[in-house]
Amino acid sequence: MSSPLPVFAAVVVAAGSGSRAGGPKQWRLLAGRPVIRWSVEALLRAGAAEVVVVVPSGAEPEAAAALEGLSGWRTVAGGASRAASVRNGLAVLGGPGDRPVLVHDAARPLLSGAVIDRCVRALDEADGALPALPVADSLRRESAGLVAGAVDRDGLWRAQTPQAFRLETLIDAWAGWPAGEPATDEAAVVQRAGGRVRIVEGDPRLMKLTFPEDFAMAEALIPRRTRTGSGFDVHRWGPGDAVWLCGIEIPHDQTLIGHSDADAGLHALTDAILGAMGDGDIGDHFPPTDPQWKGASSDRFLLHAVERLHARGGRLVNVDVTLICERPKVKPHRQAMRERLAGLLGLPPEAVSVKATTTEGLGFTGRGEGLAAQAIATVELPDA
Ligand SMILES: Nc1ccn([C@@H]2O[C@H](COP(=O)(O)OP(=O)(O)OP(=O)(O)O)[C@@H](O)[C@H]2O)c(=O)n1
Ligand SMILES: C[C@](O)(CO)[C@H](O)COP(=O)(O)O
Repeated sequence: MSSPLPVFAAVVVAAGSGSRAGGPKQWRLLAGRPVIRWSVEALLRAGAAEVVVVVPSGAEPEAAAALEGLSGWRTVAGGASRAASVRNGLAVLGGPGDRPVLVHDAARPLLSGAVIDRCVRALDEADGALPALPVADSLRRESAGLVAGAVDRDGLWRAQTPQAFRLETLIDAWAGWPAGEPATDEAAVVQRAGGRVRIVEGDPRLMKLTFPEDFAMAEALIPRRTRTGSGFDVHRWGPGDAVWLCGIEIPHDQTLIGHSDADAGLHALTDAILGAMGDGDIGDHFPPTDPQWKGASSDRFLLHAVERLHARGGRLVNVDVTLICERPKVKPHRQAMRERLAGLLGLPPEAVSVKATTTEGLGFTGRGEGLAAQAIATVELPDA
């Protein structure tokens, strides 16, 4: 087992305007969580004693909303460039001069504890640490749209963050940096000041969100676990001339009795989705004693469960509903039910199954006293 990490602090720069991404990206949701929250959580989880989050001037309320519920962080206003923002962050960091400090881009949300560990430990034998990945593609120089030559990729690395240094090393290196000269990152500044910056193994998931399409790529890189939930519901038959099943109104010589529209298919499905998330059941979210749900269309129960799933960064994979009744005949309505459910759930129809069975005249469904529905939902939830 490795020794505990020394006490370290972090500066997370999030004061950019995201011009290449089409707008500020630090507050955008990635798998249900604001981009900035991913890194701050990862740093706090790894044991950071203090995290200074550098945000655009006046954006403190956005930061407070994005980081709600976390403690151990504070904000400072950023500057006109990334370098200026880093320096503003360092200026408010406390602690002894030899304290390890990680400087990290909020735009690299998928930060693992393993990378943090490697960066901090590298300071045992270097003045700085830079996580990086070797360049895998061959490189070309271009001129006027034509290949002008090949560039030897040997010894070339793709630099990432967090970059680690001791506080005084970083402050001294910045102090010696020529005023007005643009700085790529802290590794460049410390190296120019004569420091030895160790390359440590980076992580492909630490990609920087730079362009709009990067968000979909980052979503795809998030590890997810698959969960399954089941739901079951029964409603009693009573006088009426139509019945709601799986979001479709079917003319019938009876109706299902319930506090809401009594759509047992949607109720079972709502419970299956809540069950897959471990998020209680439909009665917890919509108590039958609450008059506001009297006669309610059950679409909203289902949509509520789906919204809760999305808020956790989860996504539906497929659903399967079985209706158990002697009448009405479900088969003529199955395709319409699948399409309706697919529309409500945002799934392709092939990921939605609706089935029906009788109980051969047996039991309460067989005697025509009530209709039962059962459902299964499979979801994927972010691992971290
Ligand atoms: N004045 C700035 C500029 C950038 N950053 C931060 O530096 C990181 C890397 O910068 P980049 O990806 O270039 O972000 P933006 O500056 O927001 O994007 P763009 O260059 O497309 O405008 C981001 O976390 C960004 O918020 C910062 O804190 N202050
Ligand atoms: C610091 C950095 O993330 C290292 O790769 C990068 O240089 C910052 O982003 P930019 O796109 O170069 O502004």
